Amino acid sequence: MPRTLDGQITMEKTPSYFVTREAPARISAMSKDTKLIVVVRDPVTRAISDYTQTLSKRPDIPTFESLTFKNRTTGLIDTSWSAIQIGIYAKHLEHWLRHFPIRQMLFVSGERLISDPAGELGRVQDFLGLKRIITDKHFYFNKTKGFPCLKKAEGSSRPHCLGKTKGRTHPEIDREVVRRLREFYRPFNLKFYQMTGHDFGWD
Ligand SMILES: Nc1ncnc2c1ncn2[C@@H]1O[C@H](COP(=O)(O)OS(=O)(=O)O)[C@@H](OP(=O)(O)O)[C@H]1O
Repeated sequence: MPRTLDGQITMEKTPSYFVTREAPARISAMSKDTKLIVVVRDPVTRAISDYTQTLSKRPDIPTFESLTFKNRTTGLIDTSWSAIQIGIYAKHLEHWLRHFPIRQMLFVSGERLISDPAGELGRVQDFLGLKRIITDKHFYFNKTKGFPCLKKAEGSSRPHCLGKTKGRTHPEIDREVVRRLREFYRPFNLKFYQMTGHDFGWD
C-alpha cells in the first residue's frame, strides 16, 4: 500500500477479498480503521453471470444446470461450486464481522449501480466522508450496452463506458433450476438483509 497523505484516500479493489477466509484478519492487522465496500447483486444472477464468464473462456464446460446440483433428483445444491458458494453472502459476512464493525462496511447494490448509479455513488461518497461531487449529471444511460456510462473519464474528454466483457448475454437456464436456487438462497438473503440492515429486494 502506498503511504496515504493528508487529504488522500487510498483505495484497493480485489473481487475475491469478500470470500477469502484470510482476508478480514489480514486487512484488520494492517489497519483496523479500513473502510470496506462490497458490491453485491442477486446471488442467482451472480451465479449465472459467473458461469457465463467461465463459459466464455472454456466453452466445453458442463451446463449450468448440471454444475448446480450434487444430486439433481433430490435437488441437493452443490455449495462447493464457487459460482454458488460466493453468493452465500451472510456466511462470508460472518467472518468479516469477527474483525470489523458493520459500520465500517458498505454494501453497494449491483442492480442499483445500473438503475441509479448516482444514488448508489452518493451512498459511497457519504460513507467515505466525501463531498457529493458525483451526481446524476455525470452519467448517461447507454441503451445498446444496457449500462450507464460516465460522461467524462478522469483526464479525458471522452465518456467512459464499461468494456466488452461486461454485459455478456447470459444463457437461458432451466426455470425449475432457477426456482430451486432462489429457494436455496432465500434464507441466506434474509439473514444478509438483517445483518446489513438493508433489503436488497432479491426475493
Ligand atoms: N459498474 C458496474 N455496474 C454494474 N454491473 C457491473 C459493473 N461492472 C461490472 N458489472 C457486472 O458484474 C459482472 C461481473 O463483472 P466483472 O467486472 O467481474 O466482469 S469480468 O470478470 O471483468 O468479466 C458482469 O455482469 P453480467 O454482465 O450481468 O454478467 C458485469 O456486467
